[in-house]
Amino acid sequence: MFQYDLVVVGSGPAGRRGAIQAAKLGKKVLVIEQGKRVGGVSVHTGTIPSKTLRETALNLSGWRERGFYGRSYRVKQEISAEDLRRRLLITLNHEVEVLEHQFARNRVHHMRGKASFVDSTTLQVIKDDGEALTVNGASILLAVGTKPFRPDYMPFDGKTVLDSDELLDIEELPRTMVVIGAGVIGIEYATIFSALDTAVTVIDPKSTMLDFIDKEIVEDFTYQLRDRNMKLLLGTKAEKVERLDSGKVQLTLDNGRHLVTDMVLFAAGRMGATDALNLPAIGLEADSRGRLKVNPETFQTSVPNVYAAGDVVGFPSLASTSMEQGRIAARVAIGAVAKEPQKYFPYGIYAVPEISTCGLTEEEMKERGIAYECGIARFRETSRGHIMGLDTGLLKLIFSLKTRRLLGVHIVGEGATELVHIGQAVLNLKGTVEYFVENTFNYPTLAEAYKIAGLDAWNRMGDIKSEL
Ligand SMILES: Cc1cc2nc3c(=O)[nH]c(=O)nc-3n(C[C@H](O)[C@H](O)[C@H](O)COP(=O)(O)OP(=O)(O)OC[C@H]3O[C@@H](n4cnc5c(N)ncnc54)[C@H](O)[C@@H]3O)c2cc1C
Ligand SMILES: NC(=O)c1ccc[n+]([C@@H]2O[C@H](COP(=O)([O-])OP(=O)(O)OC[C@H]3O[C@@H](n4cnc5c(N)ncnc54)[C@H](O)[C@@H]3O)[C@@H](O)[C@H]2O)c1
Repeated sequence: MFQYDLVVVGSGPAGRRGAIQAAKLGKKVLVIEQGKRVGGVSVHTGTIPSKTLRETALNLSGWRERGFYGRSYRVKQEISAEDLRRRLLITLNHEVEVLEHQFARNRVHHMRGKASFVDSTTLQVIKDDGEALTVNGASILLAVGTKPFRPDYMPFDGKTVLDSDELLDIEELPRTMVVIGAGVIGIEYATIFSALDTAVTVIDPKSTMLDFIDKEIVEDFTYQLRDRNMKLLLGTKAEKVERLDSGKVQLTLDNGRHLVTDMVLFAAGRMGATDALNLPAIGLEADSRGRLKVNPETFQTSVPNVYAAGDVVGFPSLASTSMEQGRIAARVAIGAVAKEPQKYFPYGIYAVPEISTCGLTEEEMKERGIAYECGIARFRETSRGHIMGLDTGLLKLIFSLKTRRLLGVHIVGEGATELVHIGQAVLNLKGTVEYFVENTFNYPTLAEAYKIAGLDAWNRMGDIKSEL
């Protein structure tokens, strides 16, 4: 039997960070991955493919230049599914190569196969050819991630009714598309396809969307989507989804309306990939969505030497936070000191346009009874915005009136997912509105919006020096 200090199941962001962290501290580490190549959902079907697809769509459609040249401007007139896939394969190959090299130079072993528990320190690994091996780990880190939620009532066929994994293999770009689920995945893909001129309708049983984002930002975002003719049918349920002889799909909604479309993307959440792990063998149980419960500081499950990190432990289910969780879990597992992650992490939604946020929303400020002031800047007020032809884009800062500290940064528009880190740094370093007022920003940049929003709030908050 193979013997290791740490055995990691899954090679996504949580697994790979955990494995490399333990190896850096001189431990013998094995990663077991059932997929053909290492990288997890993040590299093969989630983060990287969707963001590559977005970038390709924006480049080929000339989206970023339309502010100058009009809505009919295109870099490539006929964009095919093959155009989108070509760039995807190149990016994924690079990602996998980098990861394999990281494993090799850090002496992390990796084995291809499906892992399941024999007991709390022993895993059985079934390889593709059916061969079964057993491996032993003093500690085990479960970083198995999630898979798309695929209810029986949805007639998936991988061509016209698909989940977000299957969307990456489509042969033709649809002219019309219905997206079921206005969560992050649904909204990202809906807006990417809309940028490619697919007529998109989004439906969701909830009457609101992206509830964890500041309401003013969601309102601005929603206005932009409707302005380009996307249909948002919120508070609406698809009661029946059926394939028609014509090759199209018909949806019957709960209000009696029918929609006929070329393609349906079902993006209504994901399930923890725990079903194959034989958890009963170690007395562990997953919840109804396949997720595992852990101590949020140590990522330890109720079995002391078994840890879980990443999407399998639930919110926030991001590649970025999964990496941190994996690193912390591995440190605890091998007895190294581990600090809790920073309280405020950024959330980036790579829709078209991007949304990014860090800290408290205005709604949360009200709920907590914190007296506050907001500062707003629109990208069209910045010189960089003029140069880029932007007529949309909004940055909102929220400050405590008592401490003058920045407590929330919320952005919708070009570059939001990069820009947010300035606000995140100020927030986590406990900076105040004076940071934005007193510091000089590069000019012309979109980051100048921080200065404008800071001054906007400061003008209403009064000068601290005169109050002292
Ligand atoms: C469409 C989409 C877009 C996304 N976009 C973003 C984004 O822009 N930014 C962001 O931060 N996050 C994004 N995410 C979320 C991000 O992909 C996840 O948070 C991240 O992949 C979770 O990492 P993980 O380590 O938990 O596991 P995963 O990346 O889910 O990997 C788990 C791995 O474990 C393997 N595995 C499972 N069971 C076994 C077993 N029994 N034996 C062996 N191997 C096993 C699986 O094959 C898989 O490779 C997106 C997700 C999706 C689906
Ligand atoms: N940019 C990013 O960081 C990013 C991108 C994509 C995904 N992710 C992560 O992936 C996870 C999964 O995303 P998601 O969008 O699939 O899930 P989600 O849970 O965020 O959203 C699911 C949506 O589907 C709706 N829904 C639920 N059940 C339904 C049903 N039976 N029929 C119709 N609609 C239904 C819900 O009302 C909700 O709006 C998220 O937690 C997210 O953190 C992150």
